[in-house]
Amino acid sequence: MGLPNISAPSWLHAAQFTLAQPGYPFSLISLRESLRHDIIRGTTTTRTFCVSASRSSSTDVPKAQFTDTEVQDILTKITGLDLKKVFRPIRQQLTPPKYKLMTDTELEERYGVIYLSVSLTVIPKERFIVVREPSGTLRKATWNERDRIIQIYFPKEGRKITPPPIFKEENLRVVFEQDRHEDVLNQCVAQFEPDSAEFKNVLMLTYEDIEKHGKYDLLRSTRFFGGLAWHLVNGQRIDGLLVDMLQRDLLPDAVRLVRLFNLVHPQKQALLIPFINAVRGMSSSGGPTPPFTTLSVSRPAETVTHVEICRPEKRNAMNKAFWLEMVDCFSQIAEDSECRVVVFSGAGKLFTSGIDLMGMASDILQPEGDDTARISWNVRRIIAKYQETFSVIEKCPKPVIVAVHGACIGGGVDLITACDIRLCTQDAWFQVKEVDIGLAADVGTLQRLPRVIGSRSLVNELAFTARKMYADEAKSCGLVSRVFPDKETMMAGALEMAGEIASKSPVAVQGTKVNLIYSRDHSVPEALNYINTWNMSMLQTQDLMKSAQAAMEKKSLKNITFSKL
Ligand SMILES: CC/C=C\C=C\CC(=O)SCCNC(=O)CCNC(=O)[C@H](O)C(C)(C)COP(=O)(O)OP(=O)(O)OC[C@H]1O[C@@H](n2cnc3c(N)ncnc32)[C@H](O)[C@@H]1OP(=O)(O)O
Repeated sequence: MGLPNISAPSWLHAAQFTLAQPGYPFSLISLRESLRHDIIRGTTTTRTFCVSASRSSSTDVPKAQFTDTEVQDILTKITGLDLKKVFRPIRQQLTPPKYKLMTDTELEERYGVIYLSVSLTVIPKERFIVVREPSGTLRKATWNERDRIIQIYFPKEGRKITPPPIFKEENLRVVFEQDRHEDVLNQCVAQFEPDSAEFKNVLMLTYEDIEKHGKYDLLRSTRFFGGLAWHLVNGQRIDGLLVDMLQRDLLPDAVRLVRLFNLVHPQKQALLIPFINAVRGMSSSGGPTPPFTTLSVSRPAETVTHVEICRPEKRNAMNKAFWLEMVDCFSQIAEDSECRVVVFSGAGKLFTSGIDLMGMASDILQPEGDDTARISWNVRRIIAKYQETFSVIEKCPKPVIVAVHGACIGGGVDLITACDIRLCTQDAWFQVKEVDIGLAADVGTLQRLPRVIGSRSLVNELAFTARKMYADEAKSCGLVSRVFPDKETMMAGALEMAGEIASKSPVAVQGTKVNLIYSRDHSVPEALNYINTWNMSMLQTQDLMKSAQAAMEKKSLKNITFSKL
């Protein structure tokens, strides 16, 4: 293996020096490279990098990794760039290194003598180091020995053989009181290997002190901010940082942070509801709520979720983000056991102007692919994704009440036909607009509208002519079940209805939704068979006993408390 045999005194002599300034080229990029390196090599080293998240093994939804492009992009963006901070003068003066020579006797007395072999590979992690003990036993160097030996043969600027006393916990406390967290971290990256236990410990103590005292701003616009955010996201403790961002008017960063949480904890999205509500409460704009940019989510009552499409200045046109965020949002709601009913509405002047005509261009009008087959395949995949945007409403077992005011155009009709209850204002109008823009509606209207309104003739007329249908006709044909004089009374009515539904057994209500949708798409015998199997287990709910008992005792059913589902 070509290990050079070097006698102890020479390396120990060389070891007695001190280097003064840190200058280790460390950054998010080098962290990423370090991780990438480990991943590519599939290393089985016992030292693992402290901030890497593991892929989820127990679920189908993969957890984001530190190295993922979107994660890196979020961390870079939320770090910010404060040029005054970046170019501020350094605090310490540079001093030349000091060297201290020792005699062989001094060395032997102080350290004993060991012999070692070091391979000359250029990658420190791959360097092979063997220690020969005075007894003659050969063994692999421990991590501590490795670090020291590597530092002696391949010294790094700023790194001392014996870690400076600043890293002792009692000294760190003093330095933290002086708000010198960045200095500590700078020294830490110079002193330790990024995957060493000492490195992780100092990093963790520093981040924890920042978190404890809410001093996030000390690391903002430094190479350590991304690491801090990643640490907090992994520990599921982003609330402090989130509030800090909002207090500093950094709403886009707050949105990104929650998005990051979402990526790292795809199974724990319900944990976001308090954050989302907090953000909404603090956001003066009343705009979209993190992690969304087109949706605003709130909890008007403990068991009712209100989702609002929120691009009023663009008449709630459905842009790319919307198509994706709906899926995220309704998947979260489906999993959120606190939520029993959803109310959906539009912000601003009207409900929605349908698909965003400006944003449509890229993936629908210019699909990618090398030949017709591949282009077509891609288009098929894209349409399926768009369809999912509204199918998630149907798949969510909680009833969804949609409240329409003003215009409901194109994609808007696709959306509302996937909802369970439709309400509108007197000024509402509905338009199956697709033929006007040269396409056959493909995300739900042609499939669901005929099942919503009885008359196929009317459906055909609306779809072929793209004429507007106003509130009264919508009510008479059964598209909506109630018409309100204005948006305010409609929203009050929608929330009252939601409260009424939410007060009932969620086992009964959600089972009802699932079975209504099933029976819409199947024959009566098939649907009867389905509910039979469904109720084999659901009839065993304690909700049934509670309700039956209250009815027998002539008590109001409203007073029964049903536990969450
Ligand atoms: C895979 C395919 C999936 C789904 C397909 C769905 C098909 C459809 O949805 S078809 C329907 C497409 N929509 C339309 O044709 C409606 C176009 N908009 C309008 O007719 C009007 O804007 C209005 C809705 C009647 C509202 O009029 P008004 O209140 O006077 O507002 P404007 O000044 O016209 O608009 C304000 C602002 O919003 C922008 N905007 C409106 N609609 C859209 C839209 N659909 N896409 C993109 N942008 C829209 C409009 O451009 C204005 O923006 P400024 O920047 O202020 O100019």
